[in-house]
Amino acid sequence: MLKVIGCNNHLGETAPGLAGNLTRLQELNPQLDLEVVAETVCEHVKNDPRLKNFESVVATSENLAKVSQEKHAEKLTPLHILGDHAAAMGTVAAASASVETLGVIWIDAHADINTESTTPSGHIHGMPIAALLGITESVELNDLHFAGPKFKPEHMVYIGLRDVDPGEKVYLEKLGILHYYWDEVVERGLAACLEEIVKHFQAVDRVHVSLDLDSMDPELIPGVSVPVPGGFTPADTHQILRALLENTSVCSLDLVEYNPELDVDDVSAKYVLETVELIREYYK
Ligand SMILES: NC(=[NH2+])NCCC[C@H](N)C(=O)O
Repeated sequence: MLKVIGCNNHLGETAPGLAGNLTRLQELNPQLDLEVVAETVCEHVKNDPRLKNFESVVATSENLAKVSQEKHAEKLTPLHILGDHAAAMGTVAAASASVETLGVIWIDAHADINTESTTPSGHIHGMPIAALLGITESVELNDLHFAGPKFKPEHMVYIGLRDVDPGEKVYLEKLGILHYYWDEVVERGLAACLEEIVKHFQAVDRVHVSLDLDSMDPELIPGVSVPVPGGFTPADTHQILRALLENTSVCSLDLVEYNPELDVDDVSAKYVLETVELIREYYK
């Protein structure tokens, strides 16, 4: 069975609209059955401009990891509706703690693998993969929820990349992470790329799927804080989800970065709600 967990976290990015995500989704669908993990707001004493709102982001991610791991223990599949992508540090850590060998797919315009030395913004939502792989300078980030890396670089795939920072490109190459830029997917065809990805995941037991709404074209899905021109259509991302749900063993999912303040006629909200139902069909 699927269990939907919601978090209104925004301090990994500081775009205020993100914090209204769950409120708007519940207004549009009062039947949406959510377990809410509210964002923790702490006093910020570290004040490192390379790791903005550090204490709050770590505390929120830790809380999410605990709640998410309880669901794994109850043999439920957690689907996390999150604000900014930093909170996936918690959800992926929980999945990692609950399975033998974890694979991760990051459906996103961004690689989110910046570290303190490469971040252009100091926003931790641009760093969760670096934290999960244990390559940041911060022990708290690398050892969030439990000590050590949460999965191996060779067990990860990116699809949809359109905006990767120079320092991130170096990490992708150095770590040998399989990645598909959006243009490449267009050129080769989504189905062919998905076939390769499914094969790639034969090496793992279970898969965590993290879907950032900014993987899609902002002209179609405008409710995102870091829009990048181009990108998937909503039908494309649904095709990706179906391929994974049908051909790999998905144990956990995230839908992230929906920002109601930037949405137009609730199209992005409706996408989130429809996607929850699409996923739910597979766990009846
Ligand atoms: N999950 C996201 N929307 N990430 C955007 C990251 C943008 C940029 N690469 C940064 O590090 O700040």
